[in-house]
Amino acid sequence: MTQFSLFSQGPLVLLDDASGRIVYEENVIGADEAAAWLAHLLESPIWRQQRRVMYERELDVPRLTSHFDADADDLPWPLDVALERARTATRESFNSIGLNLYRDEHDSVAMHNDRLGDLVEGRPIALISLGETRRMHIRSKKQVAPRRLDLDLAAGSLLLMSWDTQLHYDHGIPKQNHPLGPRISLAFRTRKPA
Ligand SMILES: O=C(O)CCC(=O)C(=O)O
Ligand SMILES: [Fe+2]
Repeated sequence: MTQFSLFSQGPLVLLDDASGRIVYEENVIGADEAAAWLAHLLESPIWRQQRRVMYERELDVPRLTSHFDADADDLPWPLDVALERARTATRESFNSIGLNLYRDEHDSVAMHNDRLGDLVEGRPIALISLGETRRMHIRSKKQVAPRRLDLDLAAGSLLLMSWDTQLHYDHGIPKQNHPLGPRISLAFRTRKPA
């Protein structure tokens, strides 16, 4: 008898055209492993509160962040394992790991595209999600008949956005108005040498 499992869907191609390619896959990281990574990272003293000037006022960025050089020899667990998984799953090499911690439903990231000036042209961005499922909005930048994609990013999932999607789409994680636990995203990128 053939068993179809909900948990072995494989990659879902959400977009694949001249404006770029977006692929979402669940269970790239197993549930127990994702939970262990989350618990460890939440307790790690790596998180920073960044400030940003907005409307002439300096405000806290509404989430905590951290960053690691992926080529470092002393990459701490679980980032070393996560990097290997991201590389294997995408067949891309990355040299940068950005971390975002959304402590609860009030934390967010505003609609934006990742800064292409920092990235090696043509190299994608991979996001691994841990913890609470959060909704991501993806919106095309064009004013006429803009495309809208709402995605629930589950723990253990990987979202791959091609470089050129950052030219044509913005993405963001909006605040929610119902109680939510913490979520961490690991963002793998290939940055230009400084
Ligand atoms: O948390 C996420 O999944 C998205 C984070 C993001 O867009 C970024 O770090 O640039
Ligand atoms: Fe982003």
